[in-house]
Amino acid sequence: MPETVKPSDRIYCALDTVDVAKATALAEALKGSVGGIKLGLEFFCANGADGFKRVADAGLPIFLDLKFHDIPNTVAGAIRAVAPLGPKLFTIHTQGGPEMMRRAAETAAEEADRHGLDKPWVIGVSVLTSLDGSDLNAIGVADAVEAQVARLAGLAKSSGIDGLVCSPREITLARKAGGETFKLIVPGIRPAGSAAGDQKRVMTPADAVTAGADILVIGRPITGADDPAAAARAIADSING
Ligand SMILES: O=C(O)c1cc(=O)[nH]c(=O)n1[C@@H]1O[C@H](COP(=O)(O)O)[C@@H](O)[C@H]1O
Repeated sequence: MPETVKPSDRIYCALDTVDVAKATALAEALKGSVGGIKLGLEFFCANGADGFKRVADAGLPIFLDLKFHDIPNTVAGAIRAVAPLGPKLFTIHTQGGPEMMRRAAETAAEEADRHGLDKPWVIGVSVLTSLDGSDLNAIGVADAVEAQVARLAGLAKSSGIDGLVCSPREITLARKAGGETFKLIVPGIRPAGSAAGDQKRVMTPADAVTAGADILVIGRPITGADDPAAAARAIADSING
């Protein structure tokens, strides 16, 4: 992403709700104050493609975050199912392995072509921002978070996908593993003074952009504010400053 990107364009607001009317109203209210909207498992399990279309009608790019994690054939099928919706980017889990990531990249390109749409960015989730080193140890990963993210970033790049979801703390090493054009999508963002909640590896918006984040995924600090659009603008201003 070029350096001239407007700070607000880097902000994708996560609408983690089952309520279509609320999500649609937020998407309308946030137009001009954010670069896009993220719809995830909570929203999509409740509302499916119809809900996606209603939010997309607001006109903002959509990040469809369903974190596909299955065998290559099943992930390819899921991508064929969501491709006609035209998300700007969507997620798979890098832990699905290299063959699954290669199939995901190929399928996304083929389907975009077939539907006459721009090819979506296929983004691999690395180590969730709610996990720390002891959580990794509990699931049998002896390496530190940083080493595991670096390994998964390298694997994502060599498997031909477009970028990675990582915590702000791993931006520098993911950039090194993936290179300049690799998209870094970064949740775990907390403006100074906001509650971390369940996020364990967090950073401020300005520090994350300085470190090299392409897109900041921000949910509760915007959606929980009395005036979400004003909260988003304050975050964009803090990046500018
Ligand atoms: O893929 C994601 O977007 C994601 C990956 C990750 O490691 N951590 C993470 O928090 N997310 C998402 O980022 C959003 C963060 O929301 P807040 O914690 O409310 O800002 C949620 O929608 C999460 O699903």
